[in-house]
Amino acid sequence: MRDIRDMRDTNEVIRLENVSRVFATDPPVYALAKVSLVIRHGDYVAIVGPSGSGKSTLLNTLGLLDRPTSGSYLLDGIETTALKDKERTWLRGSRIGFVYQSFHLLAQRTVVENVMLAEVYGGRDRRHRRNRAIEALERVGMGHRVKFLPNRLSGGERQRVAIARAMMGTPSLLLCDEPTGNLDTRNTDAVLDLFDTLRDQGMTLVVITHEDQVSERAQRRVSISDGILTEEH
Ligand SMILES: Nc1ncnc2c1ncn2[C@@H]1O[C@H](COP(=O)(O)OP(=O)(O)OP(=O)(O)O)[C@@H](O)[C@H]1O
Repeated sequence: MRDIRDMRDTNEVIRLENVSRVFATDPPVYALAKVSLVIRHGDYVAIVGPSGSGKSTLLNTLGLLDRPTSGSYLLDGIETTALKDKERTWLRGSRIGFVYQSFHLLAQRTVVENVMLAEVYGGRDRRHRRNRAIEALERVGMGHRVKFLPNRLSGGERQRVAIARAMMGTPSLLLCDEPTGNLDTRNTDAVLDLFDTLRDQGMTLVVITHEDQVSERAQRRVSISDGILTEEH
């Protein structure tokens, strides 16, 4: 008999099945309530919802920063809920690129050094790492700014550098938390154009946002309310 894992769609990057995250307060909070969601390779999904609806809890769960109280989470076909912390850390580092609202670039390091820092424990030689960082920067249209310090860049350019850093480990998934939250409309457009390009190149994108301008560009829109997910059609 075939193993059930062999029958899974290998095209799936994320499969959540009945995932709950309950905070044991009095009364308990069901931050995620039996959430099920499948995201396939190359999908571009926006997750929208009001404050307190469970977006951060979902992001932390997808990013292997938090564990579900119950349910199953497969990342690239690997069941993550029973993994040891070390295995989860390795899986996170090799499969997920994180993009945050506030860029998290080191002010004293150049653009290319910031991108190289994504692989500080990568074990590859420095020149090789630098070349790969430059390739990642070229991919996001920042190849002409490699020696700049971050404070010389616009907000949109800083976010593009942060996206290059997130892509250094050739992740299966870019997990973005309000990636345009600190950007004006013009810079937001530039980052959204980049997301379109990355998606055309086959990247899988999950973007948590409360901005319609952002969610309208995604191919799928999933809303969350009181820990319950609903796909909008
Ligand atoms: N550690 C915790 N202990 C108890 N309750 C928590 C904890 N973390 C989150 N919650 C609750 O879980 C619910 C979901 O929180 P979450 O932070 O995921 O919402 P959110 O949609 O990200 O909100 P925001 O948009 O304001 O950041 C909220 O009711 C929150 O108060």
